[in-house]
Amino acid sequence: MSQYYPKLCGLVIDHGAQALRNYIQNNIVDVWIQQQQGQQQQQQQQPSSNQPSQVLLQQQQNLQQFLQAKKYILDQLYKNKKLLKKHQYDLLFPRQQNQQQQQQQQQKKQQQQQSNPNIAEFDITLLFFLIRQLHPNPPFQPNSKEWDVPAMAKGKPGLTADLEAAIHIKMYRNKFAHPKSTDMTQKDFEASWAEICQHIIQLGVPQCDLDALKVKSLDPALERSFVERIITQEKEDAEIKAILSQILELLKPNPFALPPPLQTTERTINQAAELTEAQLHQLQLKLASLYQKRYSRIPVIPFDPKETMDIEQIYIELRLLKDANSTLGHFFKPNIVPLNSYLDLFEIENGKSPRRIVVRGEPGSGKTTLSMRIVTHWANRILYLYKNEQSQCQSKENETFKDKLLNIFKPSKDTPPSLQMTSLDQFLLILPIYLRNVRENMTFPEILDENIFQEADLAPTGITLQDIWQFINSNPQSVLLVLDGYDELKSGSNADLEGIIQDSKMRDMTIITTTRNWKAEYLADKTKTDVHAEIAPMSRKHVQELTCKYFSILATAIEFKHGCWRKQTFTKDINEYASLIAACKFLNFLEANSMAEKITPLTLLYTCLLWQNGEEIHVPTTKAKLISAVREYSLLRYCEAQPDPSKAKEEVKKEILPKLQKMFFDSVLEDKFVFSTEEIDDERLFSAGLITQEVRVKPILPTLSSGEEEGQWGRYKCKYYEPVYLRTAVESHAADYFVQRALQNSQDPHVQKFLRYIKSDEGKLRLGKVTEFILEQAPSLSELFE
Ligand SMILES: Nc1ncnc2c1ncn2[C@@H]1O[C@H](COP(=O)(O)OP(=O)(O)OP(=O)(O)O)[C@@H](O)[C@H]1O
Repeated sequence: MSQYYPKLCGLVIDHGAQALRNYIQNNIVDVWIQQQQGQQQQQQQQPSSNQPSQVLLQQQQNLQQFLQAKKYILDQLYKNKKLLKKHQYDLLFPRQQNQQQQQQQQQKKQQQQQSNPNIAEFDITLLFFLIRQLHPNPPFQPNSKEWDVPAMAKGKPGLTADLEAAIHIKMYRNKFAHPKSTDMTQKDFEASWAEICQHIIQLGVPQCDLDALKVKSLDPALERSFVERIITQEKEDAEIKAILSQILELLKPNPFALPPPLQTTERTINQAAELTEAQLHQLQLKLASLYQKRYSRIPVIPFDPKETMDIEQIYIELRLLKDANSTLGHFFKPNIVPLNSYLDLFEIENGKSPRRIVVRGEPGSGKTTLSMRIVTHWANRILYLYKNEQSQCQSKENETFKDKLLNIFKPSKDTPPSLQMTSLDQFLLILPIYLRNVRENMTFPEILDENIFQEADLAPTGITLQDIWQFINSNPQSVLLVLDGYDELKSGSNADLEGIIQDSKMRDMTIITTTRNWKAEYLADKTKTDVHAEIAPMSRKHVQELTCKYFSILATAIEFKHGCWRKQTFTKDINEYASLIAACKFLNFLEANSMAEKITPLTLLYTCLLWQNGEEIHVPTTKAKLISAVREYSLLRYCEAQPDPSKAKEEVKKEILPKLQKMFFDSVLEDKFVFSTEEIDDERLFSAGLITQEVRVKPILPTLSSGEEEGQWGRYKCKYYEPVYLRTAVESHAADYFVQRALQNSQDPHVQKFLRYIKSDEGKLRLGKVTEFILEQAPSLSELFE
């Protein structure tokens, strides 16, 4: 074999690699550094020096800074998608390896130098991977064929001569890994040599370096090493490509354009900085703390925000049934697959992560609770990892706060199972939105700001909405949007959000949307969903499990045998014994009234509540009556806690309740929770614990409500409240209001308005629950609905 083939391999593998290093340094790293400096308004000028060693050091530091800023992407590519191998990742972030050694040496300056990644050690595979994944203005998507085939890339808009040269170099590396023959004539060698050199020189490698190799006589070991390196590197690339092809979807750029900057924020979108990893972690922590505060407790009694239960303790895993065929038109096919857990909703199937997930369910079946669980699961894990890492970090000296933050995501051996890695870990951010709270005609960033970020205390971090928005747009595949209550989003009120839900915008972001059944079919018709699942009715085992939680006993302590619930264990503890007996009696009551199989988590909670606080004989067995009874019970509790309970009862009956019911009636009709502060003394409702935290006040122009009937809130200044109420209870109040008025006068304008609303298809469905409650309470009113 002549030396021609190994020499060409050497030319590509050594000098070609150097050319790619130059490309990265000049076109990716330096461009990013300049952008950063621009954003900081030149506050931190780079020290300029012409000394080669200084320039080299500066380049190394820039590279390290750049890689640190992109670490969250590289971490994803390494940990979740396995596109980077460990030895490659270690080359990018070598600090961990050297840490012990560094601490021993305790020479800070030296430590920093050692911690810089050394680009000279990056081979063509790694270099080209970085170009492909981290290019600031890529002319093609990371998975496009153009990166591999120069002929396809040629002439594409945005392709520069330098990038074209880089693509050629990589192509030669692949070509020489599979040579048709290693023998070549001098003429062929010269032609290939000249062509390759042209691309390498284009990227700034001096001609003299190439000439030196050309005239050099290679010893056999070097020849072998050139050939071996080229083959190994190409093989590694081929493996990556195989994985890459499985996750094409994940890497598509996001077509959703940046919105115009919001007036409330100081910086414009153009000035939005990319989040550094430390900032990303700060953001995650802020959000995780907010979510824990907001969503880790679920209400026990409606209208009493103080009565809550810890979701971790009370949550039971309900059965989710996934439609095996989720395409349009097959929605109700009884082709279903039970899932083991909600985490399975996010599992990759056929090499694709689901991007649009819909969970449907009956009222009170646990949709909101499921979305709270997903959000708190993520938040708990972030907080746990952070706390864990922080305590580990405390022992390390010489480490900055930033360094500590950078290490958060190393799960340790002691991580409890509930906090171990799950399919949720693919999401760097989770953004929950309760659709009932979304006001009309807002852009998506405004919705995020109003519903999440305003309360997340981001000011001390310096992170702006624009920064987050930029992050979401650059990493849509790492963001999970949790949208609860699609049936509560008024149709046509929010084009931006509907566009996202219906998959025409932000296609690469994962969205899980929950909805009552009646709106699920509509959603299935409108959207290209990947997963449709339904919360199945509770099984006898679920009823047992949840009941045992309410009675504070172990589920294994009782059993269903010969058609009857009995205690299974013996205890000497008198209280425990009493609870065992009570739980069995309660479950037998459900069985006797045929409730056990049609009960929802909500009605089970209510039944249990009334059972534990009163005479079992009085526990109603129909849904409407049950809910009314709980409402009465909760008001009674409020009155009894007042200094003069009988006066309070009088006040509730005469003043508060009528207003409250009118407010809820309007809320269900208008599909939003708004009321006029001129109609209702909200201070009193607050002090009665009947409404919770005020979120905003909005004046509504009289023109907006022209044509509306007397008493419409649209004429006044309106207040929006955080509706923590359980919707079914609100619907039950609304039904009471209707029944009272309709029994007095069927021509009452409010009654007529309700009847008009339910003539439309949507009204019929949306107000279906209220209608059901009305007819259950007053069957004589059924003729009004005919
Ligand atoms: N998985 C669960 N584990 C324990 N309790 C649950 C669970 N799901 C629901 N519950 C109980 O049932 C109540 C009602 O559930 P939730 O509000 O989630 O229902 P929903 O389906 O969202 O109802 P709606 O359609 O009326 O909004 C919760 O407040 C909680 O007490």
